[in-house]
Amino acid sequence: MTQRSGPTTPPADRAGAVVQLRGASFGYARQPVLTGVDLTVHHGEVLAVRGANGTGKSTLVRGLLGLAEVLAGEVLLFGRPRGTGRDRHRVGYVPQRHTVAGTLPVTVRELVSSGRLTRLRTWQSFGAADRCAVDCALEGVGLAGFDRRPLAELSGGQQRRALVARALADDPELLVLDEPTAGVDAASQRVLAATLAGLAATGTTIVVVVHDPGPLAEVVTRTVSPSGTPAAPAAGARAC
Ligand SMILES: Nc1ncnc2c1ncn2[C@@H]1O[C@H](COP(=O)(O)OP(=O)(O)OP(=O)(O)O)[C@@H](O)[C@H]1O
Repeated sequence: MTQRSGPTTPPADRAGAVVQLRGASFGYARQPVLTGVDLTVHHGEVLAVRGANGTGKSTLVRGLLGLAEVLAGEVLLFGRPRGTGRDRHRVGYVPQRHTVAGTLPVTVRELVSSGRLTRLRTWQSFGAADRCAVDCALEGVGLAGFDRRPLAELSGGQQRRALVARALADDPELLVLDEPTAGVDAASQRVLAATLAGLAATGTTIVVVVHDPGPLAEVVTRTVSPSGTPAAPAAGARAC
């Protein structure tokens, strides 16, 4: 994965904060699920969000991506109010539920290639660099060789890995994953952990919702609850 810099993509904000939530409340249909969340995620951090079922882990990450309602407070991505659209290609997202994606009549390569769409004007402009990014992403989740297979013929865990590859293909600066290891076998979890470690080493900021971090614990640098407060670090995690 490449280190990103340059005039069109300033490195986060002046304080190195990629995500800043200040007194943020998130919810659905105007009903708050989380209130008063203060959380800053710095450039290069690998932040785990942990908590019991229904405590709002998915709502937190959906809120910072604009997929849950922001009912109060401030949400900044890369130092700017989220939602301007300019930073779309800088953020990769692997949602928790993948059942709809799994039924799409596409090949694995087509799904993963769609991750490059934020960078393309048209499909016709899909070029060698895009193909290379897709190959890298497939390799990163251990799905090299599966690229021509129909997505619907893959197992649930393999489909989940394909969705992770789709997010990786865009080479995002901020990668948000909602339970990427759920239903994924131990060997594939290790492959994913190694991939995320490689991304973190090149400066990618990662926010990951996990119940059981497993091998991801080695990659996580800080653990918080959905309210943004420190949570017990995962076993094996680096300094909190
Ligand atoms: N689309 C939605 N519309 C309305 N309420 C929702 C929606 N999604 C989640 N909720 C509610 O928000 C609360 C928090 O749900 P959320 O999925 O964020 O929790 P979670 O910690 O990720 O749970 P889990 O560990 O089970 O995945 C729950 O009470 C849930 O019912």
